[in-house]
Amino acid sequence: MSYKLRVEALQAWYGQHQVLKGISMPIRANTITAVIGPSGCGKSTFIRCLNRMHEVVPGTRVAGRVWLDGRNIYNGINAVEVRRRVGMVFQTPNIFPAMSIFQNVVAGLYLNGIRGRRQLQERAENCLQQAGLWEEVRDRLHDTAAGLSSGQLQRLCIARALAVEPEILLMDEPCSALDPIASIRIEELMRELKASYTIILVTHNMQQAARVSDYTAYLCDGELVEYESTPEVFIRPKDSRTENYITGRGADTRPL
Ligand SMILES: Nc1ncnc2c1ncn2[C@@H]1O[C@H](COP(=O)(O)OP(=O)(O)OP(=O)(O)O)[C@@H](O)[C@H]1O
Repeated sequence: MSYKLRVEALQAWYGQHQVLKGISMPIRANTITAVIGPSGCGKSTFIRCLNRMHEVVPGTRVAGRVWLDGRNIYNGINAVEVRRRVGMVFQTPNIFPAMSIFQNVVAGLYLNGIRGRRQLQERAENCLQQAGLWEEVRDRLHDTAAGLSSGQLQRLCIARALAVEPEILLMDEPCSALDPIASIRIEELMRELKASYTIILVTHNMQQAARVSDYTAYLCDGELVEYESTPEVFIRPKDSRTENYITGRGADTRPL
């Protein structure tokens, strides 16, 4: 199995505050990697460094290398290309409420200059199908997205992320605003999507990490403590800090 991303000695700062302290991890193509760890340990910062979103915050700095298919995203690829290839889905569905469902899905394509009605329609249908939302919205594509449930909105955000044809999807606690049924639907979707995409999932939900991911990385205070296949991490953690965290003896294991 090939590596899609190789993170090498990654460090990140907000001003003088060093948040990531030298993380190295290779990430295999077509897998789901869960990133877990106590609140504030740097999970979101870590994934934001994988598509150069960290640098949009003023005063931040990154050092190290992130190889995407063998090219360092911090040297020689422009940030716009990186963000197209490495898409992101956030904790709270960030739709454009005044725009229609269709317009939300194709917003990124439109910004990239794609205007052909037929092409946009085909891409919207395809992405809504991949995101498991097509059947629920096909008759109201031109209604505003504001009428959708929170689970549907999150699937709409996934459809929008897929529309620009990324290779990697970064998902930052995508289910934390959803009820259990909507969360399970997103987990099923992740399993389907990994056939075509490489997924990196930040989650506080240990059961979710155990259910859905192939590999789990445990971060603590900006360091990578453990990174193994998910069954290894959950059944035989090597480091006592990992064990304490996943068994709930850590300082911050949030309930389901
Ligand atoms: N925009 C910012 N400016 C300054 N410091 C920040 C900023 N965003 C995050 N930090 C700090 O960086 C550290 C890591 O934050 P980050 O959000 O990456 O952690 P996290 O593990 O994702 O946390 P959580 O689980 O609570 O979402 C924290 O100390 C946080 O306060």
